[in-house]
Amino acid sequence: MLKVDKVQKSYKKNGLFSSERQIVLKNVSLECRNGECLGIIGESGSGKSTLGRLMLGIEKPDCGTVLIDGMNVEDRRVRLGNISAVFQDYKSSLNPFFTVEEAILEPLKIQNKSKKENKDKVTTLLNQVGLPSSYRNKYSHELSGGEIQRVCIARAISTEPKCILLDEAISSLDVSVQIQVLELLKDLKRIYNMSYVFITHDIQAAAYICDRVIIFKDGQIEEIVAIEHLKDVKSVYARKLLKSLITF
Ligand SMILES: Nc1ncnc2c1ncn2[C@@H]1O[C@H](COP(=O)(O)OP(=O)(O)OP(=O)(O)O)[C@@H](O)[C@H]1O
Repeated sequence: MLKVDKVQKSYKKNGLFSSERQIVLKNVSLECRNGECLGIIGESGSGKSTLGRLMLGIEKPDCGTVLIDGMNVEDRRVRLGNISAVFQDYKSSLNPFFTVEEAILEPLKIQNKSKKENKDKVTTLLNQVGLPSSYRNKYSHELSGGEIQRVCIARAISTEPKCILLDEAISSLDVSVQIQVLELLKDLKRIYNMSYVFITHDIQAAAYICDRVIIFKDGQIEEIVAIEHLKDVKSVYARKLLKSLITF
């Protein structure tokens, strides 16, 4: 479904005029299958979010390709409606001048549906993410963090994409709210048969929602493991990382 094929990405080191480059992703290949939740775990700076941005088509790889059902995400028409994202920083994810309804409707506008259809869709989406329909007229400053993240999720699923990239999407929420949002994500995945790419530092959350996990190190895949075999990771790095991430 979502296929990353031999992707490399580098950035200019030390500012605009430097000719030196830092290679952030090195020959990364992976596949997120239909209906799968694929976790990506790695230390800070290992390149997880960069990989996420390439998957979304926000940035281009130096070489290699990212494909959704065989089509390159660099083409705007391929990514629109097929892949969406929910990020950690929910406070800046919503335009403060938009009502909840306007925020959810924004990605839906590309579908050229009637006003009535869009309104009904917003009602359904609010219902599905566990918010009352009356919230459609609220602004983001009137909502809690968990509620904003629910609106972001409603927005992300509005076009019924094949895949959602969740980049530390629950990390800024209180633990009790994290669990509720994880449960919501699980339910929605089943309803819409979507795939998730779940970038996280939170091994417990990954264990709860992911089917497979990629251990990422220095811009490369260190190991891919099915969630039920997480305790049996082979590489020394993966063992060390998991040990450092497990806090209980
Ligand atoms: N736009 C950019 N320009 C220059 N360097 C960048 C850019 N984006 C990321 N980097 C660098 O690429 C490396 C990987 O960053 P990235 O944010 O992808 O890591 P990460 O694993 O997601 O980290 P974290 O878990 O802390 O979010 C870092 O050294 C970072 O400084």
